[in-house]
Amino acid sequence: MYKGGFGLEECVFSELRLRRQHKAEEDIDPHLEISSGRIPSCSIFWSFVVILALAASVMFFTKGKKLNLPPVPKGRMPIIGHLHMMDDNEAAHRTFARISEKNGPLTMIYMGSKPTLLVSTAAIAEQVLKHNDQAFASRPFLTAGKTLGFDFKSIVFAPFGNYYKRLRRIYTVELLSPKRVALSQELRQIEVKHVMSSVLSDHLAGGPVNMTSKLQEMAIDNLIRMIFAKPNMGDKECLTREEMTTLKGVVKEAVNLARVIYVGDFIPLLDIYDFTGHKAKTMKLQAKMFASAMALIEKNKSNEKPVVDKDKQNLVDILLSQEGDDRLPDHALAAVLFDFIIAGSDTTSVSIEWAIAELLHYPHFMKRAQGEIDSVVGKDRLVDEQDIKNMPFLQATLAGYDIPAQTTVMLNLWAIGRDPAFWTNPKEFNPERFLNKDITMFRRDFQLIPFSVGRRQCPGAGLGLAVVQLAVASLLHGFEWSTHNQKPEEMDMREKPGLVTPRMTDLVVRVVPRLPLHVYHGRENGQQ
Ligand code: HEM
Repeated sequence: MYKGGFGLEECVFSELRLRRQHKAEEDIDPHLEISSGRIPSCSIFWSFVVILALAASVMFFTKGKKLNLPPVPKGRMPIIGHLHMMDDNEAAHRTFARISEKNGPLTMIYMGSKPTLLVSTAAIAEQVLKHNDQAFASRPFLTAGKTLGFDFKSIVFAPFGNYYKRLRRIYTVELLSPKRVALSQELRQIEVKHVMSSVLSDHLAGGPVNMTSKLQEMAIDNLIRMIFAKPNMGDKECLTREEMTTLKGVVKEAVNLARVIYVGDFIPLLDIYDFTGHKAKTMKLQAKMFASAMALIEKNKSNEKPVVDKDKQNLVDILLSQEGDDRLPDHALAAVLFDFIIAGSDTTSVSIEWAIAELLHYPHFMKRAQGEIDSVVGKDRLVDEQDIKNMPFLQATLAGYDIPAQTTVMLNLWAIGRDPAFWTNPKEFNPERFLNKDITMFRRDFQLIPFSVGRRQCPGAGLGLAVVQLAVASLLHGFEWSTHNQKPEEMDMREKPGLVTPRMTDLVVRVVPRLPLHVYHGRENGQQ
């Protein structure tokens, strides 16, 4: 329980109750939310904002003053609130952690005029999520939700209510259930094998290996395979080269646009003019996303006979076989398709990348993990998913890597996972801290919540973890790793601002194969 000068109920939730009088769709409060931490980055824009801020300062009044609010950091400005404290060159979770260190574990900042809670310790996260999850289960009504989120049909942007609950059920029961994750094991193994062959080729060609781009490709290809692959396709491509290029191009554009904060969301006056053209761009892209999703869904429908064996259905088959209220309209189908790829790809690849980078940075942990993998797998075959349960150190390593704090939430998962109340030397990479500890990432252990907790927690956690574990174990098993043109201790371990806290610089490495060469080519279609 937070022991500040105010009770949590009396402060945050009195604000919440007050604002909930303005009922929005399905009882959602669009004003007070766990909201985006992305930062605008346009100096012309900023000049404009500052002028506006000065001009409007006369009209400025602090609504919150009468309320018993959590600490509000000094420096709140008219119109822009605390937005000026954000730094384009610093990952948002670091800025928020600094603000919280100064002002307390529960701090209220203003993103423009919008009050936003910064939560930075496990105890407060527990308070907020365990007892008030429903109140906080909605998302901000951002322009991105209207455009890139197909008018809030996307699960990521959908307000909490009946539609959201239906969609969430489809995700957890059909698309990402433990059974579906197990059924897709063969597809993951195909993609992991592809990435290993590609790493090997770069090594044989004498060059360093850019792991950042290879892992991005692997993560996205795995999801595309889950969505579109037909039974008995083996490791053949499930889309033509042209379809693949169009789809990946649209995904890339969507991720780039989603990364930009649209200031009109925080300063309504600016929404009218859209002078950066951002809103128009996202609307145009939505049309492209829809057309590309519909073309692929139509092709899936027209392919051969419908797949009736549920265990062999791809995700499009599953979506199209839903009946009654669960049969989603076209825009919702397109939204699911893009959500799946966008929410599931960079989160996964960045996690793998950080894990490998941390192990390169701390070579003794790399040796220990490789020793464990060798003792379970030997050197005559590749890692299999079933092996992972026998690798406690590897699992501890993946609990301890620099978890990508989803910077779109103000629940600062990065800071919570480093709460000094729970962890000794919390900022140090040390997998040993997780060994023999009864802490999981899936129960409500608030000390470690990389997938968040509560109603909006990640529905893809099982799949994400399966891909991360298989890929990291396979890559560590398959290669000796070394840094390229620098010592391990000189590696750039900075994060860059972004949706999933990517590394500041690409992970470029040198590798040497550790297994006989025939082993790398020995598995076809996921079989030994
Ligand atoms: C290691 C990989 C991953 C990490 C660290 C991760 C983390 C997260 C986090 C922190 C959230 C936000 C929860 C919140 O707002 O409270 C989230 C949401 C989400 N994730 Fe993941 N995720 C990963 C992989 C995946 C995968 C593979 C998929 C699906 C293919 C996926 C689909 C989603 C979706 C759809 C949401 C939005 C849920 C909602 O709003 O109800 N994620 N993820």
